[in-house]
Amino acid sequence: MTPFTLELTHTDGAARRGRITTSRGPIDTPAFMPVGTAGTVKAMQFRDVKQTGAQVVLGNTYHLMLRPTAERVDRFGGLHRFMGWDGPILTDSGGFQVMSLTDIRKLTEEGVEFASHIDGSRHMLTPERSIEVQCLLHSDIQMQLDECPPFPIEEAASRESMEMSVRWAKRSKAAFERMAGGHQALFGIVQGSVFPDQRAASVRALTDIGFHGYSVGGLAVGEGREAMLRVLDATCPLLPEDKPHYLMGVGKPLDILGAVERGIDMFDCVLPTRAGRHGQAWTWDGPINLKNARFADDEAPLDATSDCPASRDYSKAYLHHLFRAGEYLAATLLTWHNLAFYQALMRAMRDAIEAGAFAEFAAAFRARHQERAG
Ligand SMILES: CNc1nc2c(CCNC[C@]34C[C@H]5C[C@H](C[C@H](C5)C3)C4)c3nc(N)[nH]c(=O)c3cc2[nH]1
Repeated sequence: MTPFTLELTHTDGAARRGRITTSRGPIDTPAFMPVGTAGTVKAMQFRDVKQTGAQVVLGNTYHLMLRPTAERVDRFGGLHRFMGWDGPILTDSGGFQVMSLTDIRKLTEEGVEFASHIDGSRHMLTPERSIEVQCLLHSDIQMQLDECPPFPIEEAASRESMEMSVRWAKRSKAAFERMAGGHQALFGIVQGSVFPDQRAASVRALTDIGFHGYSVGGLAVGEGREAMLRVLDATCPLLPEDKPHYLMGVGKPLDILGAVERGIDMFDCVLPTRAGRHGQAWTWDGPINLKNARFADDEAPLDATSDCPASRDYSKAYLHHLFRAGEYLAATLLTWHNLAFYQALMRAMRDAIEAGAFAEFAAAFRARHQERAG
């Protein structure tokens, strides 16, 4: 069994360059993890996802437990074989989606009871059931069941929520130790909203329980970049430095830059894939919307420095045409481009940390990358 370990090879300030060893291959950090929803990175084939440089993808516990059910995926040999991805898979615990996708639900100490948004059938997601589902999916990196509080939230309510997530962390770990194989990893999720003392209490409690990695949850829920970065300032220095730090649901390139600066190693976000399907291309100069008429005669590629076919082989005029014509190929090409750009950004940050030049890289990127919607 290859144990799940992080080797830190370089640091530059609080930024870290490392390599996570998993039983299904390495993950170079800082890493961006493309999001698979119901067993696919939408509009992409996994061999092309791998070609962009991605080494780990997200599976989707909530969707897959409802359809085709985790038990069926297990009978097919797990998510890797089912969806054709042989690298490491990370899964979330499903609670975040229950709270964001369903409106008929009851949250108790036991767990969260909800009605499927697909067929209305009733389900109970407990820490134990969430770990069971993630094991049935053969997930390599699993998340505790937690509660992601809304923003804003009263300080007292935030503390109660954080303390329940700590109790669920204990139950998740006990279930994981009963059900998971020796090569899988379980991450705790730090909560506490925007209150530094609650964040510190959550880190202390999770560190005492002991996890293979630590996620920072409860962010990218509308608090804004400055508030998010302030929470990271208060939280990241307290995280075990020899374990991976995963910032959930983040984010735009400038969010990721600020988080790497503060010691985050892993990221997931639907932005590059979802924006790609809607015509928004992310580039070193910032985002542009290819449906805009100004690209109708633009024969230049999206990114001349990219070796991704979507940038290398096509003009912006052609991509503009595909979106205007509603062609399926538009979504595939732009998703491909955005994922390739995110991987190029992560690679550039890893190289900058290795060279001890991360501050210079960050300053140059901030000078060039204009976030106004183009
Ligand atoms: C966007 N902001 C944000 N996300 C967040 C997530 C989900 C991370 N992405 C996984 C996910 C979520 C959906 C969409 C895809 C596939 C699958 C279902 C797994 C990514 C979070 N997940 C958990 N367990 N806890 C959080 O506090 C949290 C906070 C977030 N803040």
